[in-house]
Amino acid sequence: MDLPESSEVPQLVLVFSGKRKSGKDFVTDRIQQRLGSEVCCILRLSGPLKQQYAQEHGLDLDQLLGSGPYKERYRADMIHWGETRRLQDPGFFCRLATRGARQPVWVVSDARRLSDLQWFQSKFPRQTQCVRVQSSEETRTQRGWSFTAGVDDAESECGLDSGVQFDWIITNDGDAPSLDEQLQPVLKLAEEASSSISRS
Ligand SMILES: Nc1ncnc2c1ncn2[C@@H]1O[C@H](COP(=O)(O)OP(=O)(O)O)[C@@H](O)[C@H]1O
Ligand SMILES: C[C@@](O)(CCOP(=O)(O)OP(=O)(O)O)CC(=O)O
Repeated sequence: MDLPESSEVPQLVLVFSGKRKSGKDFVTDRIQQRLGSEVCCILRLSGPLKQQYAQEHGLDLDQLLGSGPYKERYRADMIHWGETRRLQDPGFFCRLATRGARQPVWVVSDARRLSDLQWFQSKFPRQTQCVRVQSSEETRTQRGWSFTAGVDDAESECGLDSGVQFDWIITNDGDAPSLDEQLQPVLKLAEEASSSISRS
């Protein structure tokens, strides 16, 4: 049975995707700072993935969760391992990542595949909104990105490049209109969603 318990039903689910170093963590952290952690939780699908992968392979979870070279060393194999798991059960990591989330606003920071989006859309059709974070290759390079074959051309990075109607697109380049300005309508939606439960 994979339906969440009633206390786990969110008012708004913002599902973020974007390329490596587009700024998904930066933007989703900013949203949480604005809304507060009582109202908004950040859920990472890669969290339970890394946990299980580390356990099965005897690896250092903290380093896999960090942003250093250790994670990059294992990335291609983790992608492959995660894909095998998702093929058996497409909602596997989504269910684990959302387990126990109690806040009214869920921010999922790292959707990568259509199956990730479809899981949220089917469980929470009214609440789910898809958000894309985009940055130019130049900006991503300044942030430390460089093209890696087997990673940047794989489904993990390209699975949501087409076929998705995004509700919001946030441009996170140095010369983009300020992030706060772009996030304004999303934050408003989140504030309305969370105030609707404090009124009920
Ligand atoms: N708007 C921004 N202003 C300043 N630094 C940023 C901005 N967006 C992202 N960064 C920085 O760029 C790096 C990559 O961002 P991150 O959020 O980790 O990307 P992703 O999660 O998409 O891989 C981080 O060091 C982050 O702090
Ligand atoms: C195996 C992964 O889950 C690794 C993801 O790790 P992070 O979410 O830390 O990645 P970036 O923010 O892109 O650096 C990718 C996947 O295909 O599931």
